[in-house]
Amino acid sequence: MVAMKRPLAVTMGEPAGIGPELVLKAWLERDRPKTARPFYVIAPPALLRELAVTLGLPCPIEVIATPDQAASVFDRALPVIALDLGYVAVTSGKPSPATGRAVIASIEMAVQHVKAGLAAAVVTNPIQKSALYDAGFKHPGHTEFLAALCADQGIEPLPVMMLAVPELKVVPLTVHIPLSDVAKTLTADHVVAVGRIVAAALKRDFAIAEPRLAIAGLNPHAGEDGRIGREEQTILAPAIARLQAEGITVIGPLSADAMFHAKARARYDVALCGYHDQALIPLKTIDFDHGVNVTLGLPIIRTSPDHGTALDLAGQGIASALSLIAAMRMADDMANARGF
Ligand SMILES: NC(=O)C1=CN([C@@H]2O[C@H](COP(=O)(O)OP(=O)(O)OC[C@H]3O[C@@H](n4cnc5c(N)ncnc54)[C@H](O)[C@@H]3O)[C@@H](O)[C@H]2O)C=CC1
Ligand SMILES: NCC(=O)COP(=O)(O)O
Repeated sequence: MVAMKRPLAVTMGEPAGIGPELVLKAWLERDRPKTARPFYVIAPPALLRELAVTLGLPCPIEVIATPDQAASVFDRALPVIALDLGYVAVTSGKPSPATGRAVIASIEMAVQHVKAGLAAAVVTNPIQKSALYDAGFKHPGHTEFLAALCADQGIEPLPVMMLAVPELKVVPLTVHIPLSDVAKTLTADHVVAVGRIVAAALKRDFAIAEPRLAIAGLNPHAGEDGRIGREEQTILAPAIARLQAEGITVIGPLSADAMFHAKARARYDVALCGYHDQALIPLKTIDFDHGVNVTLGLPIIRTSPDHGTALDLAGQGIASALSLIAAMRMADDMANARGF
């Protein structure tokens, strides 16, 4: 007997954003070659039903009680695990802290399902971070929240954000902090810890036997021998030496402005960058539509589209589901690599 693959647990994300629409569209694409394994959404069913009608998307919704029911429903309807939290009216494009509790509960339940072996991976829809902060959410984003949910005996794993398109993988070494805090936040210990996690994950989940890491300089011209900033000499070069001493292939610090064109990218498998935009600008410029955000370093698999809530497009039916579908495919590949 062939064992049934575990489904993907998809979170609702910001209900006033494009996430719910993208899930409906991803389900409608389910028969395309290599569309991901069955998935279910954790959301108020009425939100999805009403949106499908408003947008004219022929996506029936069927409520399931447990993740194992997703596979038998998936061919005929989008399986939904209902959030029993009282449903607040949603206006597309207008997020409200009033829905924050449900948004958070959807993420918590998805993680519980994966930890319990009921689902293969968490695929998150974008959250409106400002609305969640107004609702009391204490984490910068999913990445850190998921690490907290995966804490074992009070110890949180170090979560590492990686964004991937077929042509490039990038890791921001600092994430949601002001640019003015970057240099004082970056340490050699952190770069080494992230480098280890990235190298291990590329081997385990991405079938790269000997991952090649490249580390971007923080300053123009990688510091110009210390004349335009010293972080390359005091933080990055020592971290590179330590990683190399552990047998990890690393080059750098490279001049960041010259490391993302096609010929330069051929020298490495992943670029570790000093700050959020140094990493994400090249990636989203090369391929905005297929970017996947994957959290490394957790005991669970989590992927997400690379974009946000796109409030300017919400409720119009014109948002692209390609990035969410790419996130589902990556979660499927990673789960296959881990044998579930
Ligand atoms: N993983 C997550 O939960 C993420 C959440 N966000 C959140 O999203 C909110 C908005 O962030 P922004 O910086 O404005 O980024 P955004 O990605 O929501 O929008 C940037 C631009 O890209 C367009 N766009 C985004 N997704 C698209 C799609 N699927 N199809 C077509 N066009 C698309 C938007 O219309 C907009 O013009 C913020 O609260 C941010 O924190 C942002 C990134 C990831
Ligand atoms: N720009 C990437 C981003 O904001 C992703 O954040 P997260 O919610 O996945 O931690």
